[in-house]
Amino acid sequence: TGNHWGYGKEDGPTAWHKNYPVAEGDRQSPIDIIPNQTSHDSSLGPIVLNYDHCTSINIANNGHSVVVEFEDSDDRSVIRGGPLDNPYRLKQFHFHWGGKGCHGSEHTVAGNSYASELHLVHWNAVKYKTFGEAATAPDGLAVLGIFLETGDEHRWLHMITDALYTVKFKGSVTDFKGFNPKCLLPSSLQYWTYLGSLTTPPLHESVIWIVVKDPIVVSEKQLGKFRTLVFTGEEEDQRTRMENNFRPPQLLKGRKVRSSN
Ligand SMILES: COc1ccc([C@H]2OC(=S)NC2=O)c(OC)c1
Ligand SMILES: [Zn+2]
Repeated sequence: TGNHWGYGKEDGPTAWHKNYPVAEGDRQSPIDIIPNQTSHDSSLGPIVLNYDHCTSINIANNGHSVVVEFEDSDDRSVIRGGPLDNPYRLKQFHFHWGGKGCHGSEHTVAGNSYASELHLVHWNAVKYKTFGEAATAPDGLAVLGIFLETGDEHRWLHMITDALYTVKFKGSVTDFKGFNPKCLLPSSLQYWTYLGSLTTPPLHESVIWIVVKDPIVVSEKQLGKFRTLVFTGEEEDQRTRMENNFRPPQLLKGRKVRSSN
């Protein structure tokens, strides 16, 4: 189809600008975060997550990643504080990861990438009526980015990885109730924040990024289960392993990255 995009040689990040010229815009994501070039801002308060009444609905393979969707018809699960002027509603979370033995985070830290990156996507329901409207507004979205590194097994990630076999193919969706993503966060929520964009087409420049400094630790075995997913649909004869679904760092173009204390 016309706007088909992916992570391959022909349809990958270097080609996205052809159908999505904003790919070469002034506030694109991800970026390389250089800690000693960030500005510490003591006015940046802590991030507050109210996820206690969050309602996960399903887990799906959208042909680009594995996504867990949440009920977002009210403020039952929100993020607030930090750089945010309003509470932002949790809409979904998903991951980006590399191939076996390769790293696949989107943001990098002083040129170093992590094995994977979790994105918790929230939208400003105070100012905008729908996620779609918020996704095109400069202060419409807030994405919490969490790095994953490999080491010991993560005690709760099995709840996600045990469900991955049910969403192997693009377009598959299965019920996924009662999951609270708070269990996927590191103990410290110290963060960097900057103004950026969605990291896949349509690449809207609508994201207030909050990138948590400390990674969580997951096992290579757990990460390997993400690579059992495929980009392609069950009906297609091709089975293209879902891996390296990350966009590389983009130019900072004069933006400031602030650091919480
Ligand atoms: C809920 O809708 C979404 C969520 C995330 C993205 C991408 O942007 C970032 S951040 N990660 C991505 O994969 C998106 O792109 C169209 C749409
Ligand atoms: Zn993402």
